[in-house]
Amino acid sequence: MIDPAPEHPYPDSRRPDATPTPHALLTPVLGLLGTWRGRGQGGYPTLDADFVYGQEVTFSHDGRPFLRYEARAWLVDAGADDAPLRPAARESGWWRIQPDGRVEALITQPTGIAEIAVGRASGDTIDLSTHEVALTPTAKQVDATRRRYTLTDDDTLSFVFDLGAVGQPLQHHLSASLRRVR
Ligand code: HEM
Repeated sequence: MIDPAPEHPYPDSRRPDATPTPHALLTPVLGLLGTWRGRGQGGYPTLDADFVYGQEVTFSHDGRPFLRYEARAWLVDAGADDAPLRPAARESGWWRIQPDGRVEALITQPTGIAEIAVGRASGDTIDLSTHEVALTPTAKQVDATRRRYTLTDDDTLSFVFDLGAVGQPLQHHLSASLRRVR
């Protein structure tokens, strides 16, 4: 008799030194594996005011040559010890790692935006720019993005995000500093 609810035999891993062994193509991005949490600030010319936010990002793998990516943000009140104000952007996707550190990322958001971003992992930095954006009928207009993730040390990840949207040219929307969560 087959157990109707067996455990998944191939769980995701967030650690480079655990099973499953990471695929060799993941070598340039192994430092990202894990969960990261921190604080950032953002703004955009169309917004009344800049904002401060918290963010949690997780990269995991199942032994194949792609990362599972998930990021969740929440706005905080910088004047009140970063008390949470409300949930903000979230997104998830898949980063397909190619030979020579090339990265093809598929990222979707609940705001109706689906992005394909391409770029590369080289040294301590992953730099991804829009290849294509698809929008649901009611999504805001997004034309271009650029994401830069830099491991400034083993436990610190800096994130900078540029946005070209709602008639504005590509420019800064977010930057954050994240620490590895043990
Ligand atoms: C940490 C992640 C992010 C945070 C904290 C954040 C925060 C914000 C905030 C606070 C606003 C103002 C509207 C509101 O209050 O909801 C906003 C607007 C917007 N964001 Fe973000 N955002 C994030 C990521 C993104 C990403 C990844 C994209 C696109 C790929 C994006 C595209 C936009 C657009 C198009 C607007 C609307 C601008 C306008 O209509 O004037 N954001 N964001």
